[in-house]
Amino acid sequence: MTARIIDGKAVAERLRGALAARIAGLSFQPGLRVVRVGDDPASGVYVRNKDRAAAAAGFDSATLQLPAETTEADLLALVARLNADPAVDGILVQLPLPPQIRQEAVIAAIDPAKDVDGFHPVNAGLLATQQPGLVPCTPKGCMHLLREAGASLSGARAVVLGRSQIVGRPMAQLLLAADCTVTIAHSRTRDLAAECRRAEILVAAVGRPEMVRGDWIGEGAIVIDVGINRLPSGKLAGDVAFAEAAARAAAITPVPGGVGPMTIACLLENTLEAALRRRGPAG
Ligand SMILES: NC(=O)C1=CN([C@@H]2O[C@H](COP(=O)(O)OP(=O)(O)OC[C@H]3O[C@@H](n4cnc5c(N)ncnc54)[C@H](OP(=O)(O)O)[C@@H]3O)[C@@H](O)[C@H]2O)C=CC1
Ligand SMILES: Nc1nc(=O)c2c([nH]1)NC[C@@H]1CN(c3ccc(C(=O)N[C@@H](CCC(=O)O)C(=O)O)cc3)C=[N+]21
Repeated sequence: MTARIIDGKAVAERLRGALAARIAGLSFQPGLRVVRVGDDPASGVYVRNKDRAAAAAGFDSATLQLPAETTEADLLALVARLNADPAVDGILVQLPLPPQIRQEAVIAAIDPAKDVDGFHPVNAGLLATQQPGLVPCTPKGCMHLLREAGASLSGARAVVLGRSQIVGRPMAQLLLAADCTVTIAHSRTRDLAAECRRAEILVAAVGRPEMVRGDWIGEGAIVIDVGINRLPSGKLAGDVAFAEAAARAAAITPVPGGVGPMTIACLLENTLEAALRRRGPAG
């Protein structure tokens, strides 16, 4: 089999276009603030792409850049100001944070109604209990792509490789909510290759370039590659060995151009959703 390539860039463009059309009909601009502490290079591309996409879709968006030596107290004070600012609908604090700042303390300080990353324990709890809340952008984008690929999810065997708070766990929750039979694999899993091979839907989010080899892929599986790994050459690689996997899968996402652009589109989707929930449809 030669896999169909799932074009995340195109799907994200369509989603952003639909958001722009909805925003054009509003009496206000949904406000998004991204807070960046220091200049972790991995965050650079993301922040730049997001700024461009947000402005083009009609959001009132800004990135607040703080120095690397910012204290936790100063960052918490900024979050409190953004929580209180009625023009701000969405707050995203770019991760990772420098070591002097506790990530959990900052996430917990964000108003759950403005937590467009969906990382606050309230939103994680709402997702786990199947109640409406803000859903983490990357897993949400993966679900869009699975639907786009025509995956039939109900009853399907899904394997999520990785159990992080921001990708693996919420991904597993969304697949479960869509009636998949979900396995969560991680660094302590015995015989990862065998677990993956059973998957009809495989989502890889480990952060190890091309760890998933072609013979880990079941014939006809749908493969979503979340990994974004910078190689020494400067090129980006996913967590899946793309060419090998494409020889066996029915459909697969590329890196770049797969999940990454969807994360940004879903961040904008969450910001619009948060704005409408806070302000009501008329604004
Ligand atoms: N496309 C996008 O928009 C985004 C992409 N990413 C990318 O996705 C990838 C994962 O990110 P994230 O979830 O934050 O990463 P984390 O490092 O937080 O989590 C990685 C997970 O993979 C597991 N893991 C690590 N090594 C192995 C191994 N050798 N075998 C099996 N499991 C392993 C870990 O297991 P354990 O829990 O046992 O340690 C952990 O659960 C990265 O490449 C990141 O850059 C991340 C966010 C957004
Ligand atoms: N609070 C927080 N929320 C996040 O969602 C978050 C974060 N912190 N920290 C960093 C990671 C990483 N991440 C990316 C999203 C999109 C691309 C992306 O658009 N990638 C493009 C282009 C990549 C390139 O050209 O370098 C692609 O894959 O095609 C990349 C990386 C969000 N993250």
